[in-house]
Amino acid sequence: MEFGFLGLGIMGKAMAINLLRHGFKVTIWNRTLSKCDELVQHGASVGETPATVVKKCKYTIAMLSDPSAALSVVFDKDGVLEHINGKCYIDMSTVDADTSSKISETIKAKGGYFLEAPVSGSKKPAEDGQLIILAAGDKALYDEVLPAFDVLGKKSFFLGEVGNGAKMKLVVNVIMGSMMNAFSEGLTLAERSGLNPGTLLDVLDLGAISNGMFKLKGPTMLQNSYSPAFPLKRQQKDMRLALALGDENAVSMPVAAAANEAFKKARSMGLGDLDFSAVHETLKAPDHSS
Ligand SMILES: NC(=O)C1=CN([C@@H]2O[C@H](COP(=O)(O)OP(=O)(O)OC[C@H]3O[C@@H](n4cnc5c(N)ncnc54)[C@H](OP(=O)(O)O)[C@@H]3O)[C@@H](O)[C@H]2O)C=CC1
Ligand SMILES: O=CC(=O)O
Repeated sequence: MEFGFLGLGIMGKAMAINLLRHGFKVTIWNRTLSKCDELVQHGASVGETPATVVKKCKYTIAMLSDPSAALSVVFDKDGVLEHINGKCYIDMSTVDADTSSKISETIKAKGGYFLEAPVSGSKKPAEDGQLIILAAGDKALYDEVLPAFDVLGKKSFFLGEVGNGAKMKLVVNVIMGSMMNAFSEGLTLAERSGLNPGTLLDVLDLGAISNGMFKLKGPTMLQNSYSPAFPLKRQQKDMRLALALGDENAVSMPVAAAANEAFKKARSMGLGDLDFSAVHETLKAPDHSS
């Protein structure tokens, strides 16, 4: 099977390499062309534009930063739409349901096929083929691309109509962003009140609120080390989109709103390109208490 792949950031690069390792032919495109070089060494071909990739491949996957990037790659000059007639497009970026629906409707109107398939799981699960895939849209297309999803992920869900994948992903990430802030406050409180925060990690890990994120991020947060797996600016984008979903559905989300403010503060401190766990740094502002 041959796939096009648009977007070689942290996630896209790992996912495209996985496809190549498992024998898929992959034709890549990235806005910053130099990021294609490493994948060429793994056997990828390079397309000059999104349009040329779609023209060449029956199936094209996109893994792009945000709604504006997802729309630009489809609708702009030399974009996906130019050769979409009879072709299949799978957008795995995290976007809102409106963005995904707009892309879906336009692609279908031009004779193409569309599946949204955002993923849960970060850089390491992407490298290890252990993502959780949240697909929705064209069920026949979903069934056709399952061999690729089986390489990229440990489990795929088909969630029905376009928009449901985007919504599920945002719900998961708004919980994750809120949890990260609660965790960060707890680590800081432990430290400032004279406890060993490393011991707190051990205590948490043995109890009912033990989870993979605390386990993975706790030790690096205690070392003030925030090498980006999931960039903070992307987590804040997901909080923003999830809060908008809350607005639409009249769901009061005070915890998520407060967490979003903390991520915004972190961005204003210049931490947007670091891992989302760098929100921890917002609690380290000078202490003026007496
Ligand atoms: N990192 C993670 O842990 C996870 C991320 N996600 C989601 O996956 C998506 C990708 O995330 P990630 O790989 O971390 O992000 P990165 O910032 O590493 O990569 C973003 C990609 O989008 C491209 N891009 C940005 N703007 C445009 C544009 N206007 N036109 C064309 N291409 C553009 C970038 O190109 P260029 O190289 O030129 O900048 C790059 O290829 C996001 O939606 C994110 O929320 C989902 C699960 C986990
Ligand atoms: O979107 C991020 C993730 O870890 O999932």
